[in-house]
Amino acid sequence: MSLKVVDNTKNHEPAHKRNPGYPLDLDWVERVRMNRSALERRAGSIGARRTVKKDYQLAWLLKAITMIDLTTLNADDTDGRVERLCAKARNPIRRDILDQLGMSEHRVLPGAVCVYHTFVGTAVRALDGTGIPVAAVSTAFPHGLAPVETKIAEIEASVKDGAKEIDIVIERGMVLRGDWQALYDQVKAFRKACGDAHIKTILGTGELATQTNIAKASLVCMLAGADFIKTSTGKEKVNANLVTSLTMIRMIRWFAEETGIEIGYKPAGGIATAGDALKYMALMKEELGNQWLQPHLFRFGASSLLTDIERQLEHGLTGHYATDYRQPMV
Ligand SMILES: O=C[C@H](O)COP(=O)(O)O
Repeated sequence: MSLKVVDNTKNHEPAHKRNPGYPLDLDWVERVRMNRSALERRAGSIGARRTVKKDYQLAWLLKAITMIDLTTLNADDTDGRVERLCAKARNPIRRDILDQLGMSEHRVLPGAVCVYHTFVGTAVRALDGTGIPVAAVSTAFPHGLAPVETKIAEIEASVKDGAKEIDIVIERGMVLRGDWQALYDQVKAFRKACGDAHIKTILGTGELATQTNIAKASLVCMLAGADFIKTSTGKEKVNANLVTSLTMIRMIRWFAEETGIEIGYKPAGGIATAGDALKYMALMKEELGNQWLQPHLFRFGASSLLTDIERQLEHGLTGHYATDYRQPMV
């Protein structure tokens, strides 16, 4: 079995044209409409029609690992927990499993480690030499409600501490009011504060009321310079799902058709099983093509997905599951 495609030690910084940002085109925003029942029908067909079998499934699961933002975002996080998460990021798969997959020569690494600002420095030190970027959630995560100056200062502090990716949250109220100018201005200011660090814009989709709102917010964030659009903080009542994902990735496709710029997609919150991961990957492949199944264009925001993937890899190889203690997370 050839699983070379998943070696991501060299592709954290692929040649990829970054979104330069565009003027706010309110006519375009007004033209955006989504039909929820059509989206639901299409989402229902993902995974039902297609399953990835055997060796391919193992390859896809390894590939999924390279696209995980390995996350801890708990109020009781500590330096110790972040260090353990980073140790897991250095070796996401047990050596014996990698050996059996014939992957001993390849280092399979996650897309990033994602933490609160407080732990950026700890994570940067713990990941030193790996090339794994640290992502910081920012701008008054998870609600996004703080003075804009405070939010910009937070981004600047995380960048100064070494974060290479900043996951900002938008103010949901701006979307609910249809105040696209305010949303655009704020995201544009956040992008400027990020500098070379990549910006992921979290929409909080479970709080945006309609698929059309989600689609319009996606577009405004992309026009303002987002490198990624991300569904959720993981703290809303409704987090990532396939219907919302369809809405957002169709806006990514439309944006790419109009501008030639490829924006990344990050579903987050509640994605916990290997089966979930395969469905999202099938969706990306079918809607946007294989080139989007790379860490610079697709990430899972997930705290427990890796544990299940490791279990399923072992099951795929041996026919049985490991006991929990063999795959500790943090
Ligand atoms: O951005 C990442 C999410 O907060 C992770 O959510 P999760 O703990 O449900 O996987």
